[in-house]
Amino acid sequence: MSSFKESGIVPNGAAPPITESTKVEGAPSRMSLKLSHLPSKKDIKAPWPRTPSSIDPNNPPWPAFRGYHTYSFAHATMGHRLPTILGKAIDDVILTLNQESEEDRILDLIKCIERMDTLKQELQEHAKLRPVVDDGEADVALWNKEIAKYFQGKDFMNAPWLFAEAYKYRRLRECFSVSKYWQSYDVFFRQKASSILSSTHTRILFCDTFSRSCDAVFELSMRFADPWKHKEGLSDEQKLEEERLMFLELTQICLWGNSTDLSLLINMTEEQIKSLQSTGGEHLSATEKNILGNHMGRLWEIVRDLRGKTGGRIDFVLDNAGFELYCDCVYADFLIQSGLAKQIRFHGKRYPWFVSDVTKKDWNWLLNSMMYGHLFPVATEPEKESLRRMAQRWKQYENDGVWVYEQHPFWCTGYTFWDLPGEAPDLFLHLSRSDLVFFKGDLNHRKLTYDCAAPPSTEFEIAIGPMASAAGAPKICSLRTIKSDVVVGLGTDGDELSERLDKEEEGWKISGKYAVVLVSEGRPGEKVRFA
Ligand SMILES: O=P(O)(O)OC[C@@]1(O)O[C@H](CO)[C@@H](O)[C@@H]1O
Repeated sequence: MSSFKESGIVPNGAAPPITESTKVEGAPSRMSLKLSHLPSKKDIKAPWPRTPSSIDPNNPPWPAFRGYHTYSFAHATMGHRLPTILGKAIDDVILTLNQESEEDRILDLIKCIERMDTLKQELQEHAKLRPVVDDGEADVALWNKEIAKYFQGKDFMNAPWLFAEAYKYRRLRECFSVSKYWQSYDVFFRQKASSILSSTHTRILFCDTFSRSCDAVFELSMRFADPWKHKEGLSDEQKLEEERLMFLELTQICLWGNSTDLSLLINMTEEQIKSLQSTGGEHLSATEKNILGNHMGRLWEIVRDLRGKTGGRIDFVLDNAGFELYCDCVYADFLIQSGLAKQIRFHGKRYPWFVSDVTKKDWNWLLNSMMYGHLFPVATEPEKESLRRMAQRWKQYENDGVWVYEQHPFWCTGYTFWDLPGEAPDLFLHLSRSDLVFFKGDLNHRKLTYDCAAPPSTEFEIAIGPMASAAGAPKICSLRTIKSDVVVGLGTDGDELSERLDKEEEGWKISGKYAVVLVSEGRPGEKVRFA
């Protein structure tokens, strides 16, 4: 293992101090590191993983990903994707501005745009992270405490990627939350939900994943509009097998529903999206080989046993609106109809987050446009009817409290879930009462695993720390298509597999082609205690 001095890095990927001997005439003052300068995966021994007492948001258990790691996805996101996303968000607001007629509202919205411009500039100039303005949101204290304790003097590029990226979305929120008329404005709503009925021009500008997913949407609605029931004449054993197969198929549908994500879709053709979203059985068995860490067998055993045991409450910590949310609901619908679960609690975001994350407005939009909308003018009447019937049933679940939508402020903070028991004890206690918590998508997976360079062979239960080891930790399943650097849970040969993919398939960690379905048994039933 090369020493830190030789490799030019210091622990945890922090920029090395510039000494007299390393100073070069005319060299830029900002030091940038290449990923290849990080220790090789094999060398991640001491001092990693850090001892629990030395872990904090600026010092994850394994080396953090930071924006200044040139050629990393963190760098591409902080340096290129986020400014592009902000630029598109500004275009969206300008479109709204041009449709506004009231002077007060126009002036107020212009101020929002000015704040967005400032944020974009700060991002591009790698400005220091300032405290969040007190805009009345429930999370202000959580944000400012974290900034004061761990990120004083840090900027967009040298703070850990996860925190810096989340901070950008919080600052974007602030651009509107301090306004008079535009507090609930969602700059991403058009992207998430704009109707296929909008003009072609608008549709090209603001691709709408739900309407573009037309084929897959109807394939599912035509199959699942009728309440699910067993075929006639099956023995108990055959019934259980039928249920198991359906469960596994829908688990994969729910999983791969995550492979389309607006922030990555910018340049995809409709054909490419369709192939990602295909729900055909044949396609699913082919894609199972792309699930690199696969605990689906364990997952089925957990769910199978719920019915007899506790009455079955399952939680979904949601990821993306539109097509992914629709797949989540189809899955949740089956869990209720089959009697495997009695209640599903969905956890969404309080405000627009990472472009496509589900807010309450997106949730309502999905159910209401399935019920009353005209999203698919070319669809047949039976197809439209199948959507309406599903929406009707889902709304009934909501009315009856069988489905519950929640939005705790903690989900929109920069903390990882290692800090969930400490920073949101009420939420931890609440989750501890669930029989199984699904975490959907890449961002939730990053937060579960502290978004750091743990070796791919690291066991999931080790990688998620207190969410597995704390007393009362619920059973957890991460359904995630791999779209960023952190990869764990690949088994004992995981490091070799990852190295081979690094050589053979550049970009395999961000393509969404591969996935993991990882389960943690937790410590359910134990009394939750807070220090
Ligand atoms: O959470 P999701 O929707 O599955 O993915 C979110 C994502 O596209 O955006 C983040 C980077 O901006 C990454 O976590 C990931 O690549």
